[in-house]
Amino acid sequence: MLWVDKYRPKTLDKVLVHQDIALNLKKLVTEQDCPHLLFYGPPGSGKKTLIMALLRQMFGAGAEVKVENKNWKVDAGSRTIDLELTTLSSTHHVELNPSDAGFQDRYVVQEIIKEMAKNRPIDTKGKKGFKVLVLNEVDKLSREAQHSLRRTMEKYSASCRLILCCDSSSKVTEAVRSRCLNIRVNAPKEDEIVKVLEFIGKKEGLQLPPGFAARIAEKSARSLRRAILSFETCRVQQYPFTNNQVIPPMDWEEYVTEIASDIMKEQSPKRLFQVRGKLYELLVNCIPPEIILKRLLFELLKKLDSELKHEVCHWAAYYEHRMRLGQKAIFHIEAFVAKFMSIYKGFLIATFG
Ligand SMILES: Nc1ncnc2c1ncn2[C@@H]1O[C@H](COP(=O)(O)OP(=O)(O)OP(=O)(O)O)[C@@H](O)[C@H]1O
Repeated sequence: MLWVDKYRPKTLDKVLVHQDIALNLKKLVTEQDCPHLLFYGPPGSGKKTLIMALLRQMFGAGAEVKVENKNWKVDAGSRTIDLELTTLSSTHHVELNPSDAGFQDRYVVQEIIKEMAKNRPIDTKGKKGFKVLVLNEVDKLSREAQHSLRRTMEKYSASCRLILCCDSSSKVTEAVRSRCLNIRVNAPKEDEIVKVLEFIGKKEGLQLPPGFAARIAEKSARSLRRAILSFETCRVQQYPFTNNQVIPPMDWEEYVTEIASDIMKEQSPKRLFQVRGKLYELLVNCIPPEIILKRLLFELLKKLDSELKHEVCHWAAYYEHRMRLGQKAIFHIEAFVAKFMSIYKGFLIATFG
């Protein structure tokens, strides 16, 4: 098991960071009046960990999960749609990622909440309990799906509670946000990351040279997951650790750096075609398209004349927005690369002739 999973705190009492949030969540559960919740914060900040610990606090061992591939037949007016989604479920909750259904996400939201409301659990005292539905990546849901979500949230509020999770709450409609208790999970500070790394090091019986954990934390861009993964990679590469040991960057990041230098070296249809192949490779390895675009922009900005930075940022934002509206991310990343090439080539010709 990877350390990120092995050392994920199971209960709210055991969390090493976000202890203040954990304390408030505990109060919420004991007061028996848990509202709908929206957890938001950057990747790797600890949202999923808090949600899992909260479920355990609510339902104890009943929150043990099993993975299922579920099929739904949804009646969509004149036709029936077949949907297949992977869910994680226990007797008390179901967790899924409705945006996986693409433009049919609206039907997933409607159908599943209806099904859950039908199978309402009964608690130990014989009273009707409520079921919890955990929806991940709600910021990626279409507008229609978010509207359905709002309606179903109201309609079934007596029988189920929603726990929504996303990176950015600004992409969740106001109507959904205002019906939830919003919980911001900040990226942990570097000293908090150091604390977690030292804890893992101790559990694994490792000797850490002074400042080693701090160096990993510094390179992690405040992502706890990333810091723990880097730490484990260092352990595999070399132990005992040394003071000057290199903290390896993630493979995909190196690959994006390579793409950025390809783009800077030559701006032509042939190079664009080669870049497309590399972008495809990242996408089939499940690197999210928004992250690729962001990282690519970051790498290009490092190499760019300051005169062009503003314009390039503008176009990156433009294509990022189009990517959210569309279905095929590759088109939009490639369009950004083509736009960049044209701007950069124009600049080179104007400057050097
Ligand atoms: N409060 C915590 N205390 C100690 N370790 C933690 C805590 N929260 C998270 N971690 C560690 O950090 C890792 C990443 O956290 P988690 O998966 O919860 O992040 P996330 O915000 O849900 O990320 P993403 O949005 O990318 O899914 C976990 O696997 C766990 O090992």
